[in-house]
Amino acid sequence: MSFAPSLVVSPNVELSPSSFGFLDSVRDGSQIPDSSRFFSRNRAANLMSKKQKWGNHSHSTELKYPILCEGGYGSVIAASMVANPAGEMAVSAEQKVYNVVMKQAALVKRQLRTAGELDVKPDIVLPGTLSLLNEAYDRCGEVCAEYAKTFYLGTMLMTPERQKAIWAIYVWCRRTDELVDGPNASHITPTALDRWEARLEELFQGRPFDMLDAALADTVTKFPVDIQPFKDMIEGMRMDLRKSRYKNFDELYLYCYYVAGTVGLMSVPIMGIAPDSQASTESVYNSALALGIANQLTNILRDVGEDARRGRIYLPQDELAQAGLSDEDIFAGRVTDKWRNFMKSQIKRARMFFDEAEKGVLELNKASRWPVWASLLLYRQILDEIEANDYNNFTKRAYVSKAKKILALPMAYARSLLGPS
Ligand SMILES: CC(C)=CCC/C(C)=C/CC/C(C)=C/CC/C(C)=C/[C@@H]1[C@@H](COP(=O)(O)OP(=O)(O)O)[C@]1(C)CC/C=C(\C)CC/C=C(\C)CCC=C(C)C
Ligand SMILES: [Mn+2]
Repeated sequence: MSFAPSLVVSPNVELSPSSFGFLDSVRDGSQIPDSSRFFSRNRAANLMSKKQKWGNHSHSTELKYPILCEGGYGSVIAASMVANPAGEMAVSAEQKVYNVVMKQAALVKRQLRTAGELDVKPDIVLPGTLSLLNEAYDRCGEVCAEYAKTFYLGTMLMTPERQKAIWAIYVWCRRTDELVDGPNASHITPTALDRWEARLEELFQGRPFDMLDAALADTVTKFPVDIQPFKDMIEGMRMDLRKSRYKNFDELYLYCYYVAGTVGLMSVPIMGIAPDSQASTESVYNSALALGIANQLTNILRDVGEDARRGRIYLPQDELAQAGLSDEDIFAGRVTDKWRNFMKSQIKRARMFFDEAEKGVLELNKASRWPVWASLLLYRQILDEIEANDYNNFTKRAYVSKAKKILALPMAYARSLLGPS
């Protein structure tokens, strides 16, 4: 069946569940009157108990991420407990994110202990549902192919089960992002996001609302995927609704985790860790998180002009001020030496996150390494293009040419042959 995927959210202002039915049944007549019949089984037992501990890890109360420091760059210790101006102790963004990473790693480790390895559970076979489920996954594949050709191509080497699962996660992420970034973004309210979250909870309980949700509902029964990163991505969209400035890198880091680091955490349980990997599960999750952060920082640096035209500045305000720059400079879009220097330091930071991510790619299952390398190499090249544009990210969009994209694929493949040492 030919199907041109589109992610246009229904013009319904108040998002009722049915307004998320874009891309679904109604368009081609394949109605699913009661999609909950896909999965009547209650998955609650499979889900992690809220009371579960983070796992047996020891870590200091201080955490590190590559951040700017006076006099240059370095891995600077960021105190996990930070006193706010009122003298109360607040948990830093990094500590919050660290807690989620540990929880995900513990979930995968627990599954590995009980199952021996990440076995894929069989499809839930109810009369007539299997073909609908396959159709749902096919749709996810079409959307992924249309919106993210490189990801899609990269999934070709994966096992069919993993491939389908990545497509289902991609589609859910894309739909979530479209809520605040798509054509109806101006109509999206916090209530609409609350409904989207309620719907997410339903699908994790085995009660998907539509066909695309059904694919994800099936995926989460087969792989040890936790709901938290999904919820956190929605939290990122809430943040986008209420905020258009970021005081410092800690705030920006949290935003980047919400909208992109979460993708890394969702993907690792699907992609799997190489059986011969000696790396700790936590370190692999850390790299996955770093790749999400690196991608999002790059996305932000590429889109400074575009975002400014929407009144948004996703750059640390304190670092702008230190560089002698103000919001007005950004709105005016002047490429000055101050701006170039500021950009150099931001690019340097993004590259540090890419370097951190590289360590973990080697530890992934062989078939999963190619798509990850491809996305890493392609996204990192955007930073080179910003430099080639002499840091004019106000009016010139940095993009990687088709020729360079094509070249990146065999390079990624060659790298993917290298596994755990
Ligand atoms: C194989 C592979 C790379 C799998 C990931 C596929 C997947 C599930 C992608 C979802 C991406 C998505 C739609 C996220 C929603 C929020 C969003 C749009 C974030 C931005 C992506 C870039 O999209 P785009 O350029 O289209 O942005 P615009 O909307 O046009 O502005 C992001 C910049 C974030 C993307 C983040 C990732 C792909 C994370 C990748 C990390 C991993 C796959 C973990 C790898 C594991 C290790 C150990 C390194
Ligand atoms: Mn976006």
